[in-house]
Amino acid sequence: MENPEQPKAFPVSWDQFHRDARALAWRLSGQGEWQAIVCITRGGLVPAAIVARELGIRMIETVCIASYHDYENQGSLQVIKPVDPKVVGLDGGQGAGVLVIDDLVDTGKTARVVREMLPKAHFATIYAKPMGRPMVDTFVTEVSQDTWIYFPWDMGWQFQPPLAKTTAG
Ligand SMILES: O=P(O)(O)OC[C@H]1O[C@H](OP(=O)(O)OP(=O)(O)O)[C@H](O)[C@@H]1O
Ligand SMILES: Nc1nc2[nH]cnc2c(=O)[nH]1
Ligand SMILES: [Mg+2]
Repeated sequence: MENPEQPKAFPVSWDQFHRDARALAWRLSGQGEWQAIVCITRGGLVPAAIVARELGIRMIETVCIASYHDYENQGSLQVIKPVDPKVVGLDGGQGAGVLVIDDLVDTGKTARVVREMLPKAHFATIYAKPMGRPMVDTFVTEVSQDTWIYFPWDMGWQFQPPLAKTTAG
């Protein structure tokens, strides 16, 4: 599907995603003593599993949010499940003991809504686009705003015709 506002494609393989998620864990290690991870579903589930394994965090909570109902077009943001108040209250409250994980930040709208729920939490994503970048504390790779990131769980194997066939007149 072509979207004129997102002309650049950034496909990510499982190997690359795992490496990038481990790189995020490296950047986070030593930055805090978090008691829980809150992952923003669904995209935050996979990186949260990898970061939790690396940092030895076993308390995993979700905040369930949907905003891109129609593939690349953002619609109204729906909070399907808020954060458990017990997790918000860890370490003195307001999310102080919490590490929030998502796959990416794009416009920053999703992260802004979660920041309102957990103002003292540390926000981390694997990828960041310039508009959303100020909303995250730690990320690994920045891509341009007009790039669409394709995650491995959204893709499948497909035959690629040889270049000679596609360029032949
Ligand atoms: O910075 P924003 O412009 O708000 O966009 C970023 C959010 O969009 C995607 O989630 P999506 O709503 O598509 O749901 P999903 O995680 O279930 O795929 C992505 O996983 C982020 O959570
Ligand atoms: N898969 C995917 N989901 C998004 N949600 C907001 N931006 C993106 C993106 O670049 N890729
Ligand atoms: Mg998401």
